[in-house]
Amino acid sequence: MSIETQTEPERTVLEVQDLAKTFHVASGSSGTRELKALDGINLSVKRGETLGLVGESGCGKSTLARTLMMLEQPDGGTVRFDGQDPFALRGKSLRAWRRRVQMVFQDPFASLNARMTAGQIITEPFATHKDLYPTAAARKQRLKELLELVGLRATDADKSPQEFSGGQRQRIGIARALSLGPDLIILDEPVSALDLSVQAQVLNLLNDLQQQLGVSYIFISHDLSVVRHVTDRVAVMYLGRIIETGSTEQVFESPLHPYTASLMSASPKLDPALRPKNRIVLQGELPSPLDPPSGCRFRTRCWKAQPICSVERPDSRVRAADGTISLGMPSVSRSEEQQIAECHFPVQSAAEAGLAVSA
Ligand SMILES: Nc1ncnc2c1ncn2[C@@H]1O[C@H](COP(=O)(O)OP(=O)(O)OP(=O)(O)O)[C@@H](O)[C@H]1O
Repeated sequence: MSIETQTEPERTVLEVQDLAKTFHVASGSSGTRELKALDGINLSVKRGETLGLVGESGCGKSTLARTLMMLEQPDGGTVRFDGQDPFALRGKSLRAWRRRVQMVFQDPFASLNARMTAGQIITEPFATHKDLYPTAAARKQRLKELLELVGLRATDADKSPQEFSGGQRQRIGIARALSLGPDLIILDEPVSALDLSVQAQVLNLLNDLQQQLGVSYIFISHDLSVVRHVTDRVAVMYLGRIIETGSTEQVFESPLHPYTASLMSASPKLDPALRPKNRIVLQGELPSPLDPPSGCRFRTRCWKAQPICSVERPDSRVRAADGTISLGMPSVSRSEEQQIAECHFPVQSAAEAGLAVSA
C-alpha cells in the first residue's frame, strides 16, 4: 500500500523507542503486581506506509495502540510524531496534535453511537477543532466530501447507524477517522467483524484512500492473510515486546525469529512451493505477563532454546539490504533496510523452520 511523493520521500511520521507501559494489577491480599504490557517497544512508520502489527491475544497490541492515541500514559521510552513528543504537548498544541492520529475500531456495530445520525458521527470531531471548519457551510461541504471519499451518498448523512450494513458502518467509522485530515490511522482489526466479500471492499477502500491522501496506517490483525495482502512492513509482538520487524515479504518468507516462523507456518500461501512442509505447532501455553520467563520471553515454547536463553535476553539482529545479519542494536532511526529480530538462534528460512518441528 505504500506511496511516495517527490516532496516528502520516506518521511518518518512515527518513531517509537523503548516504549514501556506497566499496569499494577490487584493480587489477593498481598497488594499489587506489575504487569509489563509494553516492555521496550521500538517501531517506526513512514508516510503513506502500512505497518502490520501481529501477535497472539494479550501480547500488548491494544495497549500499544491506546498509548499511541495518548489514552494511556507510558512509563518509559519515547514517542516522536514528526519529531514531536505528543506527551510533552499541552493546550492548543496538544489539541492540534490529536487530530493527526485517529483510530478505526473492530466492531462497527458497537463503535458508532446509535442515537446519532451518520452525519453527526462523522462531523462530531469538528466540535473540538472549530478552527478547521468554522462555518456551517464549510462543515456541510466537508461532510459531503467525506461521504464521497468512503463511497457513501450525501443522503446517507441523515440515516442512523442501524440503517446501514456492517461494511457501510465501517465506512462511516473510516470517514470519521478521516474527518480531521490525520497523518496516521490505527486500524484495530478493521475488517474482522465483516463478511469476506465485504472485507475485500473495505480493504480496497483503505488502499484507495492511502493512495489518494498519503495517510499512514498501523494495521492490527490476527488474520495473517489479510496482513500479508495489505501491509508494507510487519512488526511481530510477543509478551510486550516486538521480536521481529521486516518487510512483509521478508517476515512471511524468511522469518528470523522462531516465533515468527511458527506464526507464518500457519499462514495461507498462494504458491504451494512456498508453503513450509510442516506446520510448526508451538508447545505450551502463552506465559502469563504477570510472571514472564526470565531471559528470552519466548524460550518456554521455543524448540531452539538453549541454556543461555534463560539468563540473557538476546541482542537484536540487524538484517541489511544485502541480506547479511549482524549483531547489535541500531542506535537511532531504523531505516527501511534494517530489520530487527531478537533471537540467539534465528531461523534462516521458512523452509528450515518448517523442518524444525512438525505437526
Ligand atoms: N487497564 C489494564 N489493567 C491491567 N492490565 C491490563 C490493562 N489493559 C491491558 N492489560 C493487560 O495487558 C496485557 C496486554 O493486553 P492488550 O489488550 O494490549 O493485548 P492485545 O494483544 O491487544 O490482546 P487482544 O488481541 O486480545 O486484543 C494483557 O495481559 C492484559 O490483560
